[in-house]
Amino acid sequence: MTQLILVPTALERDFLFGADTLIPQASPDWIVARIGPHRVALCGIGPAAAAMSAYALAARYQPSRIILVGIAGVFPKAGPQPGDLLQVNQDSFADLGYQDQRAFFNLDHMKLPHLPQSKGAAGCRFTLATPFDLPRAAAVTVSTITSSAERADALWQAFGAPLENMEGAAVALAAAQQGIPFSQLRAVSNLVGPRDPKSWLIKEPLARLGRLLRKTLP
Ligand SMILES: O=C(O)c1cccc(C(=O)CC[C@H]2O[C@@H](n3cnc4c(=O)[nH]cnc43)[C@H](O)[C@@H]2O)c1
Repeated sequence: MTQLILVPTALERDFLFGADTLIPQASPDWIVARIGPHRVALCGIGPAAAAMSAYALAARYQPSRIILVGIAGVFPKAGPQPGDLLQVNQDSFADLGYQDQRAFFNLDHMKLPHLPQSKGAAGCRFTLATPFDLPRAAAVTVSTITSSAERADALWQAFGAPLENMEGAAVALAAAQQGIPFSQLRAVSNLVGPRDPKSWLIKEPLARLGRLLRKTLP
């Protein structure tokens, strides 16, 4: 069965999958590579671009599964380290709601419907399929990369999810609306907190993740 592999950026795609997988000229439908029968597309950075891309591509191709693959940050107290590869078992929108002086409250807590016309799951937290031979970890999805120790601590206290990313819950929402199973694989590139881009591990962990994925896909 044909699966749809979504990658946020071309840089990640290049590190994940070698040149032999690339389609020479990006087609108008954003399919940029093929791995056997499976399609690889760039979904963009952040929840808006990722939800839009995932929904449109899933509606068009009706894949048997959507797999989101990319880098993510890890909260310092969580355990996993930069360079680790993880599959996400749960992802939550972590800044969709309101924040008062004490805590963050999401739309579910506010009893506000995220997508009022929804048939599938459309809350703020999603359970993902985890069929890969990788350790499992929960994630939060944000629109703004956390770049202070205080904010990192607040998110860790509120969610206790090891990973931070910018697309996971949004693709989960789109996949649920299409009734398509969804998995997410992340290579940990950095510690969540004060920005230090020079220390980020991107190329080698993604290459390892790409090899694992190519070996695992039917
Ligand atoms: O600030 C920089 O110089 C810089 C260098 C390379 C990449 C970035 C990104 O912001 C990539 C965002 C992209 O990667 C995911 N990601 C990776 N780490 C985190 C994180 O700590 N918090 C949230 N998202 C992260 C994210 O899913 C985006 O797709 C910046």
